Formats: sequence, C-alpha cells, structure tokens
Amino acid sequence: MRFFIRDDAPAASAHVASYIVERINHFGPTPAHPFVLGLPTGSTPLGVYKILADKYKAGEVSFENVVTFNMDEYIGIPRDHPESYHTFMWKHFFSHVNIHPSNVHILDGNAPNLEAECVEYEAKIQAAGGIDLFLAGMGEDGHIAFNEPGSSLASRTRVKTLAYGTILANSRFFDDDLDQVPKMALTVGVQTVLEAREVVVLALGARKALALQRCIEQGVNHMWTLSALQLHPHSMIVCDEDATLELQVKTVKYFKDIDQVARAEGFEQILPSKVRTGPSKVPTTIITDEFPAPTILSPQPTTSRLLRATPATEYPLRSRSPSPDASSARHLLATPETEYTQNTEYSMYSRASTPDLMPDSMASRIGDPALLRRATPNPDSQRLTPRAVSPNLSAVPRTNGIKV
Ligand SMILES: N[C@@H]1[C@@H](O)[C@H](O)[C@@H](COP(=O)(O)O)O[C@@H]1O
Repeated sequence: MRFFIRDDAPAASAHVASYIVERINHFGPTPAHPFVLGLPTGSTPLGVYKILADKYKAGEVSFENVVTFNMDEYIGIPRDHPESYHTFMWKHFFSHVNIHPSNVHILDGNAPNLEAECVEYEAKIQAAGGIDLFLAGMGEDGHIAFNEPGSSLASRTRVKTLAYGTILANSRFFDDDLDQVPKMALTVGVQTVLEAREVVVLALGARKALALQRCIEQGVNHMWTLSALQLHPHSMIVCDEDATLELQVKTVKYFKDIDQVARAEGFEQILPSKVRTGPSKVPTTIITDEFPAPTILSPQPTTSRLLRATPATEYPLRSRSPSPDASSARHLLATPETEYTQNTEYSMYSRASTPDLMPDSMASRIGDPALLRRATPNPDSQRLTPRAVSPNLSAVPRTNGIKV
C-alpha cells in the first residue's frame, strides 16, 4: 500500500486529482477503449472534483472517453432529491466536465428489484472491462463505499443496512434530522473494489484519524472494511496531516521517508505498468477450490478463500519515467520484463521493470545508534545498522420487500 501524507486538505486533494489526470492521460482512452473510473460521494472528494473540473477546463484532461461507476446510492429517496448521490455527482462533477451521460453509471436506489439492480451493476462493470481506478473516501468507522463494519470482505454489490454511526454522520446533509436520513443503501462490495486495477483513497481531517490508524497500522479486519486494501496490489491512501493524529509517530515518519526516498530516486509515483491497450481480461480474483464462486444470490462460506486466492495481479508495477536528474534510479532497473510500448514517455524502460519500494525495517531508519539500540528488542541478538535517512432511527427503512 502506498501512503502519502500532505500538509492539508487542498494539497492532498491536488495530489489525488493530479494522479487521476495522469492516469487517464497515460491510458489514452478511446471510444472503443475507455478509461473506467470508480467514484465516491461525500464531502471528502469535493476538492478533487473541483480540481478535475478545473483541469478539464484548462484542457489538461478530457472525460470524453471516460466511463464512470459510482460506489453507492441511498435507497428510497427520489433520484432528484438534493441529497441523492445522483444529484451530488451531477452537481459537483459531471455537469462541469465533458462526460457523456450514457457513460455515467450510478446504482438506482428506486429500482423495482434492488437485488437484480445490484447483479446487473456488477455485470456492467465487467462489460466495461473492469474498473481501472476506484477513487474512494472513508467513513469514520473505516467503511469503504457503504461497506459497514462487519461486511464480508468478499462482498459484492448489494443492499446494505446503514450503521447508526453512518446515519448520524450523514445527518449533517439532511438538516441534522435523523428521520430524514435513508437507513439503507445500495453499495458495491469490498470485493468489487478489490477487483479494480487501482484503488485510491482520500482521507481528510481528524474525524478520519482513528479509522485511518486501524486500516494502516492494524490487520485486515471486517470491522474496518477499508483495511481490506492491504490485500490489494495497487492501493494508495492519501491523507492530510490532521488525519494522521492517531498514527504512531514512527508510522508517519516511515511513510514520509518512503515518499522522500522515492522522490529523491526519481520515482514520484508508481503506476501499474501494464495499462490495457484493448479489450483484455478483466482482473478477477481466482479462487481454486471445489466450490463455485459465490454470487449475491448464492453466497458461499468464504473462510480462508481469500487466503488461498490468487489475487488479480496481472499488472506488475512500473514506475513512471524518472526526472532527468534521477540517473541514480537507473541502477534499480534490472529485471527484463514484458513489452511496454504504448507510450514513448516510458519507452526508455520498455524492457525493464522497476522494483517496488519495499518497506524496510522501521528500526533501521533510526540514525542514532544508541537510540536504535534502545528501541530494539533483544538488541544483542539483532544486527543493528542505522541508516542516515532524515528525513433517531425510528423510520422504517424502505426495502422494496427485500429481507436484508
Ligand atoms: N457512502 C459514503 C462513503 O463513500 C464516503 O466515503 C463516506 C465519507 O463521507 P465524508 O467524505 O463526507 O466524510 O460517506 C458515505 O458513507
């Protein structure tokens, strides 16, 4: 997982927006081969949407051949309700860029058959070639999309009952009136997100600090569903300083060091190397056992399935072209690898791969030998080699007759 800490919300939003623009432009989408972008709602991505719209107006990016899939939508409020996610997306983003309405996909929370709507949504994602980049926010309880605590990490698009905390958090959009907040939603599943080729999460403010800490410093846990991104080969979290408040100082320092070292080596960002160049296989987590893959209509026990799965990693890592003064990066390029010819910007590395930036031991980043010794358990039995790196829920939910 890549983790970038920026000074404040505008800087973090700018980082994410620039990354998305770069990914779209590098992809070079065409009508036959569109870039498929997953999108969130909430207050968090507002800055990103504004910058993306500005960049579109400045001619830096086009959404002409971008297909979008939104993460979620409330059940039971009209599509044109001021707080529906349909309204949100058109108000804050789609109406400001040149996206084709037919390329926009948002779950229909008023569909006559909600489960069929969910199954169809997954099929549409597959038909579009899979999601190239899923942008996400994060709930205060660590949820991704509306995958509330306890959601299956193998979940797919489905009907979801919202947690009280989420209803409470979202009541700010409904005149602080809990009765007005929808109690149920349609949402893509954790597994739906995990199958995107890249997942980029933006976390802003102290409200998200505890969830960020759980998702970064602790293990994969269904009570903090965003933590499942630890299993994704290309996930990236970008946050502001305030969101780091619950992280250990050494964690913050560690990831800042990684960021700094990568920049010094000329690798500002690492991109999945093999962008699609035409209709291609949709990344799918391959689970080899005697059971058929679970579907929304016939769930299967998934204990340990993910552990035995072969993740969708057919897109090995490749760094973007280094800055001209980053000649020191070249020694990192060693392993012959698959062809990569689509963009000449990358051609100098067309036959080589770059290594991932492997997290090293945090202790090895402590420069002071005495401090290092003090911070190391059983120091006499470990090789200590310090490195000089500075661096009210009464409302009855509308379920359209579906039991959830
Ligand atoms: N379903 C959305 C999530 O996708 C979003 O990440 C979350 C955070 O909202 P905010 O960004 O306003 O904190 O809100 C809702 O729960």
